[in-house]
Amino acid sequence: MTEPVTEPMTGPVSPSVVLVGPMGAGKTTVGRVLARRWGVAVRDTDADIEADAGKPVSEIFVDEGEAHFRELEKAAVAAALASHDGVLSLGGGAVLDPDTQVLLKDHAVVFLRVGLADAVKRVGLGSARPLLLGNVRGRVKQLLDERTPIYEAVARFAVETDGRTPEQVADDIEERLGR
Ligand SMILES: Nc1ncnc2c1ncn2[C@@H]1O[C@H](COP(=O)(O)OP(=O)(O)OP(=O)(O)O)[C@@H](O)[C@H]1O
Ligand SMILES: O=C(O)C1=C[C@@H](O)[C@@H](O)[C@H](O)C1
Ligand SMILES: [Mg+2]
Repeated sequence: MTEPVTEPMTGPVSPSVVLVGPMGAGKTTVGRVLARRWGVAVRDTDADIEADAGKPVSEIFVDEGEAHFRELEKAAVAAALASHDGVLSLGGGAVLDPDTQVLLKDHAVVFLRVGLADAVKRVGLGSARPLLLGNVRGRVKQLLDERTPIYEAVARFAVETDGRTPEQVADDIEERLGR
């Protein structure tokens, strides 16, 4: 007699939370705090792209250009949404892609809000963020103005980060998620 074959029960995999927001909002930092608290893995699409390409985002912008980076980003976000079940932080511009916007509708997306002054303080003057080169304050303002409506549209809710520590931001997210 042959034993019946039983398949393991596997449900669809989905991140517990997806963090979006501008550069300096704290997506990477707050993502790490939440993942540590919940005992889950954290994933960051900028880091995934850098690992695959074998170089920093800033070098991809210089060598291949922003349009190529956005293609890599779109694929990295789709892969992470489909396969990661911990905390997921997206690059600041990932929400610009219309297909990504559609995918995000099925996820617990949280917008980390940051104002101009705190964003500028946090990103500093380093060269790791290629879109800010030249005029950090002016570029941050432009990106905040252009993208805030998109972050608001894709997110289930927003949390304020100005003047608050990453731990306080994480507290707010837990409260809003009921965790
Ligand atoms: N709530 C906060 N208060 C003060 N500093 C913060 C806060 N959140 C993050 N930071 C600091 O700001 C800097 C940027 O944070 P982080 O890299 O997490 O931002 P990000 O949203 O992931 O940016 P990017 O889109 O460029 O990846 C880091 O030095 C971090 O330590
Ligand atoms: O806001 C953006 O467009 C970016 C944010 C970073 O996370 C990186 O993905 C890259 O520097 C571009
Ligand atoms: Mg980040």
